[in-house]
Amino acid sequence: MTAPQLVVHRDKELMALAAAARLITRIVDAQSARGTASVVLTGGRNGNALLAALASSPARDAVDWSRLDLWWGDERFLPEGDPERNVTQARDELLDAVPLDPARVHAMPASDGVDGDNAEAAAERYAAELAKAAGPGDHAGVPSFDVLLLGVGPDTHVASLFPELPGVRETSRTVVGVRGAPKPPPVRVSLTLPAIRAAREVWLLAAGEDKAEAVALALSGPGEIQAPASGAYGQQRTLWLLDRAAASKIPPEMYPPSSS
Ligand SMILES: O=C1O[C@H](COP(=O)(O)O)[C@@H](O)[C@H](O)[C@H]1O
Repeated sequence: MTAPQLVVHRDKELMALAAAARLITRIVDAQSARGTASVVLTGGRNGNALLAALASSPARDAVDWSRLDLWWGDERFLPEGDPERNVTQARDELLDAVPLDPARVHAMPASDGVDGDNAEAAAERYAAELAKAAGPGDHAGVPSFDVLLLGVGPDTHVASLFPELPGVRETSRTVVGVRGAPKPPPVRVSLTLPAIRAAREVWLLAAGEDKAEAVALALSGPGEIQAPASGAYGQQRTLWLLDRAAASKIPPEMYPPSSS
């Protein structure tokens, strides 16, 4: 477990730009060291803002997009191409504009795919794909992702792990089907905390006043069942990327000494 490290930016626009710059550097470093890089994307407002900032950055050309594996932390279990699917939004914001290798874009299954509307079977299928990509040195049956991005919901959910629902209690499977999610749509597919914790770096994104309570709660350590975000950490680093509004309710002793 790595302790949370907090970075607070002036506002959500600056936060997205700085996070995009940070992600480009991290991908370039990983590709220099190992030839490839792997990133787990998140849906939601902050995840999409980061992708949009990345798309408009001239530094995006420093990334070798053909040697980047993309995975998803969760998906809204809807038909292929549905505008509410996280992958559809990611394609609109960035993926369609960069030369990715389609074989390395590991979207989660859609509800009109081979498993039909069986979210549990879709979760198993994605878990098998992750297991196949995992190397001998990887833990938990998933690759050691270089960066795993998570948006933090106003109720402290991350990926599609919601407070008190069964998904957040999962200790062995890497991917689960989620039913009864309080945020629409109710049926989803999500990585579990054990899969999230296999990542080298976990970056949690939260911006805006509506996230302030959630951020303060998750960082005050109530436990992952009540606050799933508090159970998300990386092997080497756990980074909370915030704007001032989202950081406004964290305990003063946790506030970083400087912010931009
Ligand atoms: O539904 C979802 O919501 C969360 C948080 O989204 P936000 O708009 O409140 O930032 C997101 O992280 C997740 O991927 C998505 O499926």
